[in-house]
Amino acid sequence: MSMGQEVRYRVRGGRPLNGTAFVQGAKNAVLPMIGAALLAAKGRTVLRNVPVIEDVYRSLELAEHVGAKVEFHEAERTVVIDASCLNDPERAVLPADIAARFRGSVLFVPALMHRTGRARIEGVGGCNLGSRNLDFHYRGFARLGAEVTEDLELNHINVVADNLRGGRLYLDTPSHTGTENLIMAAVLSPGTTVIEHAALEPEVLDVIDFLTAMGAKISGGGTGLITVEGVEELTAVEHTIMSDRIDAGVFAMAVAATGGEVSLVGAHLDHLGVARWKMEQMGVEFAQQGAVLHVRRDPQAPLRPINAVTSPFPGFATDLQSPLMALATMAEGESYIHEAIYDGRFALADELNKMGAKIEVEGTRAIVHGPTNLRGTEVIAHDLRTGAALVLAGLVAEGETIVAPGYLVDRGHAQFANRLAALGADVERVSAS
Ligand SMILES: CC(=O)N[C@H]1[C@@H](OP(=O)(O)OP(=O)(O)OC[C@H]2O[C@@H](n3ccc(=O)[nH]c3=O)[C@H](O)[C@@H]2O)O[C@H](CO)[C@@H](O)[C@@H]1O
Ligand SMILES: C=C(OP(=O)(O)O)C(=O)O
Repeated sequence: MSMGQEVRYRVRGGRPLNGTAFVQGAKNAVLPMIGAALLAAKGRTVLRNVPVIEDVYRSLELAEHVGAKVEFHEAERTVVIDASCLNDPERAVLPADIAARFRGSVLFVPALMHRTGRARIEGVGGCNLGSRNLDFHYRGFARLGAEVTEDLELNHINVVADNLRGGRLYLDTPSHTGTENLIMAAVLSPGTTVIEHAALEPEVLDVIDFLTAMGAKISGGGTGLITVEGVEELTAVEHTIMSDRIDAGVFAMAVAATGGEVSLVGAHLDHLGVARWKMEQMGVEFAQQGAVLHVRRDPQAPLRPINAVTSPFPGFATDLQSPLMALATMAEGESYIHEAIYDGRFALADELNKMGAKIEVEGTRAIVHGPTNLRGTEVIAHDLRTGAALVLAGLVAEGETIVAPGYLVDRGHAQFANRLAALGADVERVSAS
């Protein structure tokens, strides 16, 4: 897979979507699980249903960098990790050239603390969505006995963890990776850890299931109050990653945009939370049959406008806010979107406006005046979901839409163009030389 900025998505609008699409394994579950696999001192971890996305490549590069042996059997969507050699503090470094390319790099810190007593982070990346602190993580590690210092000159974080033990922790807001990271820091720390105001996202529960299979003692997942009893060791196990609810939501919104009827294999309505109700209010019909979610939108019926406020699960997922904004440009009337998680997640508005949308942004609130007839042009993917949303906009726009850099879409959606094309869309992922 190509890594540079030269990858672009080319979309020609006007085709309905029909058929069957497979939902990938969840990016936001596999990344913490790769970090968690490094907690096992013996044996080989086998992760199944791993999405073939750039963030997984980056995560596996980091795992190798710190001393694990890694195999990615892409055709089988299976990763095998042997972390038995991970015991060299000299290698407990997350270098900027890999770590700064994705957010999930911070999820390596607990394993490095437990296995080597050290961790140095030379930069943590992720989508550029405004301020994204990691203070809940570092404060939590410190409360468990780690020494966390910041080298302001080099912009490095150094963690020394010779004597971790259970403690009473809290999160100011129910941070998704914050919860996973504090659980992972606690599982091998002697004594009891209590985490208040923990996240409820389905991926957090999948990570808890994985750690529990490894031998961890965790209770209260999904209640907001998590208790961890430290154990002495964890064993390597096999685990199948849950399906990606954001990928499912993006495909459902693609159907909402173009009209048509699509079966999403692996999608679960329960995992969509409030996004399900918002799409229904806009005119999407859902029917769950076992592990298949049928999504239908009558191309003749107008899309209705929507009000949405992003919030932690089961609220409207912030990662679906961008595709929702693209959809709102097509709705008959005024939509209102309040981004309550991030203070800089509206870069999409200007790009959609370049395509003919009428979106006004004031701080973290946006008003989308629909309906507008979008026109294809060259637009910028400022982050992963902006990229996906612009591809969706391109599916209904007149003429050709070019979305770049494609790398950002490839960070989180596997075979995005091919899966849309299989439903009838005119989308290509092209590598310019
Ligand atoms: C790899 C991964 O799982 N990414 C997801 C995860 O990101 P991530 O786990 O980074 O998101 P958080 O839930 O931690 O962040 C939510 C908010 O809390 C703030 N905050 C967070 C931690 C901290 O120590 N201090 C702090 O102030 C952030 O700046 C942000 O404004 O959840 C987000 C919210 O559902 C999703 O958009 C991301 O796709
Ligand atoms: C914000 C996202 O990811 P990350 O936290 O990895 O930047 C996302 O998945 O939309």
